[in-house]
Amino acid sequence: MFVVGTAGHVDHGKSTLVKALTGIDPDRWEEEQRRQMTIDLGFAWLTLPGGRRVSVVDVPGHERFIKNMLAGVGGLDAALLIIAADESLMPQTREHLAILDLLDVRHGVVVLTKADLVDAEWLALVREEVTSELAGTSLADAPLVAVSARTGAGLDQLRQTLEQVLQSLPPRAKADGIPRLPVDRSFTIGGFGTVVTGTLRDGSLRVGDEVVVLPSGLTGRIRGLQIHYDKVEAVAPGTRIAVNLAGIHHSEVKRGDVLVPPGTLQPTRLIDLHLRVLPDAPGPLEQNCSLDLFTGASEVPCRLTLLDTEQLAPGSSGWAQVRLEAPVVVVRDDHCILRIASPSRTVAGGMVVDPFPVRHRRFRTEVIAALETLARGDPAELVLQTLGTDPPRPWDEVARAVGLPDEQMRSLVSDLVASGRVLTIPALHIGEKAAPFADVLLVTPAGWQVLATRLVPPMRAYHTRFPLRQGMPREELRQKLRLAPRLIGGIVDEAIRCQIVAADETSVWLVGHDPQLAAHQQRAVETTLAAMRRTPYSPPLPDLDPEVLAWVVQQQMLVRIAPDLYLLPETYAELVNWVLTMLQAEGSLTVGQLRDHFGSTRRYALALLEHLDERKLTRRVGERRELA
Ligand SMILES: Nc1nc2c(ncn2[C@@H]2O[C@H](COP(=O)(O)OP(=O)(O)OP(=O)(O)O)[C@@H](O)[C@H]2O)c(=O)[nH]1
Repeated sequence: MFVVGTAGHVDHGKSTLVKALTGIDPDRWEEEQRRQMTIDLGFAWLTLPGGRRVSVVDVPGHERFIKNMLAGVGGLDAALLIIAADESLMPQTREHLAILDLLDVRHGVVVLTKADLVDAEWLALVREEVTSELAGTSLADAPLVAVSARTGAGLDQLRQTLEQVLQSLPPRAKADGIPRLPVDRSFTIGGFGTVVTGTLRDGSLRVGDEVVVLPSGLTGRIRGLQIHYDKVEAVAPGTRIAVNLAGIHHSEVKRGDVLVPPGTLQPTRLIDLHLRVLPDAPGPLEQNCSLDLFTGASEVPCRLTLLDTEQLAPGSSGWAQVRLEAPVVVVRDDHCILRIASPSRTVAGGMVVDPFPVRHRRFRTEVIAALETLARGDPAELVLQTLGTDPPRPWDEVARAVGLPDEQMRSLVSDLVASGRVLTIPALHIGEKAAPFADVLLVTPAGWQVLATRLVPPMRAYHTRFPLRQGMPREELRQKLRLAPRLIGGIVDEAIRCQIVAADETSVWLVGHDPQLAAHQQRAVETTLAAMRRTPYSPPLPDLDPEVLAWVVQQQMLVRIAPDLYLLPETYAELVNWVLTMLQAEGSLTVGQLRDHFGSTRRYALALLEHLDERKLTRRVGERRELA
């Protein structure tokens, strides 16, 4: 199945030719038929002599309806550039040709219509003029055929020529990609509900598939599929289709929306483009100028950030970032058209290089270098480029940024991992259910090095500030590194594997960090412990700096039984042992008995028993303790 679109100046005979070729009047609306003028897109189809089936999109030629024309020329395999022989090239012939060139439509036939109105000499002149106009455009090699829709002359030759052109088309790219349907019409048919039409790009759809309408995010299901009024179960990319949708009202989906399977493409408001300004643009494109961007079947106002120049002169090209007023759905290598509103003119075309860029600073050589690599487009390079030296990024986010389908991404990443150019790190799920593969983070060795280097200074600073603490709390480290919660676990694990850090459940420390007391602290500890040994059952409160005290407890040189009460470990063991033995023998025990037996104080005896209650070794029954 092929999709061919018409192009050409108003009244040059596009609709008449489509009707002559297909037997279908593409001017559907009463107003179009009355005024003999195409206002909106028309659709027809034919089978060529060799059996090829072709959908035809007929576009309006009048300058006022150029927006409708642009909604119809996405995803064309070939164009029929239609030029009335009696008038030859006219303004919209040139504009449509420029648009086809900017969209990189490289295949087509130039049809000189109304040949019955001119003589052979005139026709030869027109041929010459048209050929020279085509030179240097994407249609420079397109064959020319003269026809008359009125007499039928030349129509057979046109069919044959079209057949030859379609025969020579290269295989369609990205047939295994993510399917998307830019919607060019949405209406309702009694008894069926919502129907949308468009040219399917990149992948396939089946009856029963779930779909999401972007940018709104509404979901529905494909109830039926049709190609030229024939019901089908599945459709291949590059086909004009009508989709009957369940679960979505026709007012909820409009021209410019895009249908995709759930969890695949996302809308974007920021795009990196390689721009080409038309040689006959009325002036240069200035930094931050306002334009209208057309892509798929959508039209959105935008502003342009020129990344490597102050202005782009007519005929020149360069890098730009567009900020869109509303989200669009694009993938890498998509083409778009840029127009100025007044005077209403097509001024430039762009190719999408990065559909999910960060905001760039202007005049950065590294930004331009990255865009150039992206434009060259080797998928492995793309993944590496996208990862750059960033901290680990979730798999699905990278897949989306490079626009590769899961399957391809999976094999690509396993190659990159095998050759050591990418590291994978498992992520921790926090909150919502993760998308497929989202549990794996990707990072380049260089990106890992950057992160590992960033990991060290905050930890070193922490060790300097708290030399006696074993490690830095994980959460504090995460915040210092500004990492998402789900990243920290995998990153610490990888850092442990690389022997940069060691960690327990709550804290992380640099390998080699060994908390040791300074000499004066050591002396203070010895003095304190000696004093406590003198009255071990009611020892004085340790007179130590809180950090030193925490270290002493961590080293198990003291046991903390209440927020400010401590016992020597041997005393603690003796007391616990006595309590448990007593309870086994006697069944119960009071605070007073414990105090009196050891000549302790009520404060210590009570604290110890409460501590044992907390450890679930004892329990309190009235004024007595029993075994828990
Ligand atoms: N003599 C002659 N007249 C033609 C021929 N083809 C089209 N016409 C006439 O030219 C006029 C315009 O034709 P259309 O097919 O409506 O032109 P169009 O390019 O589709 O116009 P828009 O879609 O509005 O841009 C009509 O009156 C046709 O009858 C032809 O081969 N010979």
